[in-house]
Amino acid sequence: MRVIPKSIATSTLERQCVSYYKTANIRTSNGGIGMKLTSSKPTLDDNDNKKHSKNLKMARYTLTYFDIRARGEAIRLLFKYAGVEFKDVRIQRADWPKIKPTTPTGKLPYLEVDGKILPESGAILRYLARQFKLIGDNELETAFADSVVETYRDFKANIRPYVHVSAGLANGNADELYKDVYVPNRDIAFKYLESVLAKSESDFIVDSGVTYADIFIAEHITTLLYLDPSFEKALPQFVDYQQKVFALPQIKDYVASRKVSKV
Ligand SMILES: N[C@@H](CCC(=O)N[C@@H](CS)C(=O)NCC(=O)O)C(=O)O
Repeated sequence: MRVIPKSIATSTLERQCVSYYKTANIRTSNGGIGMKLTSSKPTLDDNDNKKHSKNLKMARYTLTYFDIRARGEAIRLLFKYAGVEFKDVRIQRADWPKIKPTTPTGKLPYLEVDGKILPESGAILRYLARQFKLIGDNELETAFADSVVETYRDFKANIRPYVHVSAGLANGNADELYKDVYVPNRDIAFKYLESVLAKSESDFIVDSGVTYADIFIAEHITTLLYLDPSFEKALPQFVDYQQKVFALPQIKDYVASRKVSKV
């Protein structure tokens, strides 16, 4: 019998991402946050654009999320990759019922920038990816990175029944869900990713090099490595891929020293 990994939701904090609190949604009371961005297209590795980089570094971003990786960590990684400072507000579970009604959608994460509040992790990711030039070299590459991320999001949604049962949030047979739901979806998703990487001229999803899609997927592979005892054996090339992304000098140290969170 397959041994279920020690529950992936070892703490109630880690459960927050897959549970839905019943508190009613009420409009935000959050205020503005400071400096205006002067450019939507900073180049962080180009001397001619040091000015933009400086402005971005000075812009005050606040990311509000729970004290877990889940939907927040790829966003944190984009900031780290770009070397752009941000306030990393981590809500503790005990405080959430009180805070929830003050948030725009009753959900986390949301990003505050330039006095505006931007909910939705996907929109935040794409916004920052555009800001930090992590969207490939042309519009087709951008669309392709988006496309791969959407496919990956579907995979995440498809395996949710297994994740919920495995995390003790729903009743069900974890072994059956693993076999009948998780593994088939994993294999379809990663077969597709394998073909994408095989066709790429770089080690990453698009030909021109790393994009936010790589960071998003490498980040989630961390969760799969906790969730799926056979991942490493079944898909060693994706452990290598994750390591390649995590070895990027901009994020290497952060990944090595960040707080452990199973989801
Ligand atoms: N579509 C939203 C979903 C946000 C979401 O479901 N957030 C979860 C945490 S991962 C949450 O806020 N749960 C607490 C609650 O629903 O009260 C996004 O991607 O940002």
